[in-house]
Amino acid sequence: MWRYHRQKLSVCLLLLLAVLVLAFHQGELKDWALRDSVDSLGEAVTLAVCGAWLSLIISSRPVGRITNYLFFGSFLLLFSATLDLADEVLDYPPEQRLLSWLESFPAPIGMVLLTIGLFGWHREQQVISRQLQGREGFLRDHQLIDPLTQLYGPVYLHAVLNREIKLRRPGQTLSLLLLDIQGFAGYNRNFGVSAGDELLQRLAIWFAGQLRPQDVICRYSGDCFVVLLPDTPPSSAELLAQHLQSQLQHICTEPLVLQTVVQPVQDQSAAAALQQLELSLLQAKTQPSSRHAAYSRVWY
Ligand SMILES: Nc1nc2c(ncn2[C@@H]2O[C@H](COP(=O)(O)OP(=O)(O)OP(=O)(O)O)[C@@H](O)[C@H]2O)c(=O)[nH]1
Repeated sequence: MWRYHRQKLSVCLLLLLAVLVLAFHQGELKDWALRDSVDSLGEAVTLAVCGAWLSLIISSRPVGRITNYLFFGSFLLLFSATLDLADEVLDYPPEQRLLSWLESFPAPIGMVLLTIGLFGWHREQQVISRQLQGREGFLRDHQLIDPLTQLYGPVYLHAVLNREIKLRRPGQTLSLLLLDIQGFAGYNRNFGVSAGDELLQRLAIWFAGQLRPQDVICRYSGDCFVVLLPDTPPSSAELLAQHLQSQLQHICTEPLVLQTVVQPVQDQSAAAALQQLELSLLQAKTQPSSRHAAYSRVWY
């Protein structure tokens, strides 16, 4: 963000520097005995806080009207605080009124600008959260989000997979990785359904955290998750599957069996690709040595 504010920041800092040069030119250094160290400390802290506000605004705000209010508001406070601090070490001649005006006036103007900016920021946040709520409501209404794990569900997977297949460029790879917890029915029986729910939530968070931003993970059915991996050949998807299996023991204390199936997506519909994936899972479970299970692993 800094580069967007570079120009006005440079002008403001030059202005501040020019006023400081004028202050040192007009004023005389006070005797140490006349300096109030507590006042100086208070003013130095105020200056540091104004500087921190300004740098936070610059680093977090996009360019725009509200940002300008915040920027100039905090800069004027910083301007006054700098001259306030200079005032602690310099004595100005009594006829020199300009410097005391430059010290006094910018602060209240800065406060007003900052208040207008903060009000605008508040309104902006309200609009953003209304939009986010609307988007979340849309996703929920269309049952795209699984309420237990907060991951996308199978309807969304179908839609996004179809889109990926359509938009795929020649030679671009796309893989699906299926993660199925084995013996989950037994886990529910032994520890209770709410412990099963909690395990699914924990796994969903962990799986999602292991993926790249462009990957899409969905809860496909009860204890089965599917990950869509764009630009990923099956060999890399298999490495990810192995990584998840090897790390799972650090996440869950329960001895879990994780069945994984990796499948490259060819020029086919999403429904056909997912049907094939389900078939591969079935075959991996029933005939672990079959060709369809070539990319599947069982971890205990
Ligand atoms: N706690 C909990 N259990 C669920 C949920 N959804 C489905 N299940 C249970 O998950 C189990 C899934 O069935 P299966 O895939 O046959 O279970 P499994 O024992 O892992 O079978 P394999 O995968 O063949 O080893 C069923 O017992 C469901 O009742 C849920 O949201 N929460």
